[in-house]
Amino acid sequence: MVLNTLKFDSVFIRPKWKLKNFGLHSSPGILYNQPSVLVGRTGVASVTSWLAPIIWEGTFDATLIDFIYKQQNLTIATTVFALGKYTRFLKDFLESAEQHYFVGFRVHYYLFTDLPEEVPEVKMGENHSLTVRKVPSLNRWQDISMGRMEILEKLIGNELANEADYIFCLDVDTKFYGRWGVETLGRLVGVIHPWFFDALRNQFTYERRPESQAYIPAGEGDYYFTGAAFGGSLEDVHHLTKTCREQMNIDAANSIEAIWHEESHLNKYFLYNKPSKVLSPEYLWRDINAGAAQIKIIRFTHVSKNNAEVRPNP
Ligand SMILES: CC(=O)N[C@H]1[C@@H](OP(=O)(O)OP(=O)(O)OC[C@H]2O[C@@H](n3ccc(=O)[nH]c3=O)[C@H](O)[C@@H]2O)O[C@H](CO)[C@H](O)[C@@H]1O
Ligand SMILES: [Mn+2]
Repeated sequence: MVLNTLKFDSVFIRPKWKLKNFGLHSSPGILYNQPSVLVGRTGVASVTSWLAPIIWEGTFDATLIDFIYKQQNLTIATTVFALGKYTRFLKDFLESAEQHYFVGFRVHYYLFTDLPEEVPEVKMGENHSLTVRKVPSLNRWQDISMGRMEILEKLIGNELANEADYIFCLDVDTKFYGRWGVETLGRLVGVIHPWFFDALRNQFTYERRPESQAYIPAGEGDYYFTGAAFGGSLEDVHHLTKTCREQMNIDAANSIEAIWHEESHLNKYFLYNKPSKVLSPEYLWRDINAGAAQIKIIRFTHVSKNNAEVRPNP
């Protein structure tokens, strides 16, 4: 009897988050370059082996997709954490986002910090807004980085249901230099780590100890994803953050911490819950001064920082 009730609840529970689906409508008179089934972006793969698009410059038409998504009246929640000395990155992060990030679309930033008084005044563009949330300070940068999963899980679960359609979760020690727009929207979106886009799977820094919940055996793996940017629908990102939080709790109870913290758990999650869209390293590059033949545009990049100076612990 009890079992039946449980089963009923878990099978028939109604989703709390509704992803709008209006289809991909265009209109007479919208002019854009003719797409081709023969000619596309060369030199890179633009689709995964499970048929998810990989987004590079040259794979989409910004005019067309902006028009299509404009009609959907979407809100993109965007989270960023700045604790301790990382508040120094906020000005560049926010100012550059206002130049390049979902310009013309509704964006709600949720900024988590232990130092609200250090949040700079940045003028928000039309339909962009910022909410600052105070969170407790932590002594280890690893705990700050990993703790994001639980805070995101709660934010989505408790607050975003009627507030947003999609969410992106971004590192703050970063800066935008080019467009990040509706081409990035999807159910579950991962971003390729800029140091591993051309590496073999056995060179990926996955967690290799079977004792950790983030363990990935040799011979498995698709890509190596960054922990500094991920997103998708509220439902999918809630499940992702909840799963990573649970797996990290099990690790903590077993006195083990995955080699790259929540990034290791994120990679395990993406291996068995394939992203529906993959963003190329244009969407999180190493440094504005670094280059690679495949990177035609740097949209979003880490900024160089002195880890020993900005982090609360080594
Ligand atoms: C090059 C490199 O080594 N990259 C790894 C390192 O990224 P990062 O060196 O990019 O980690 P990070 O120091 O940027 O920390 C991640 C984020 O946590 C927040 N934060 C962190 C510390 C702090 O005192 N205050 C604060 O607000 C902030 O939003 C920051 O952007 O660690 C990550 C988490 O394990 C991943 O494993 C990355 O692959
Ligand atoms: Mn970072």
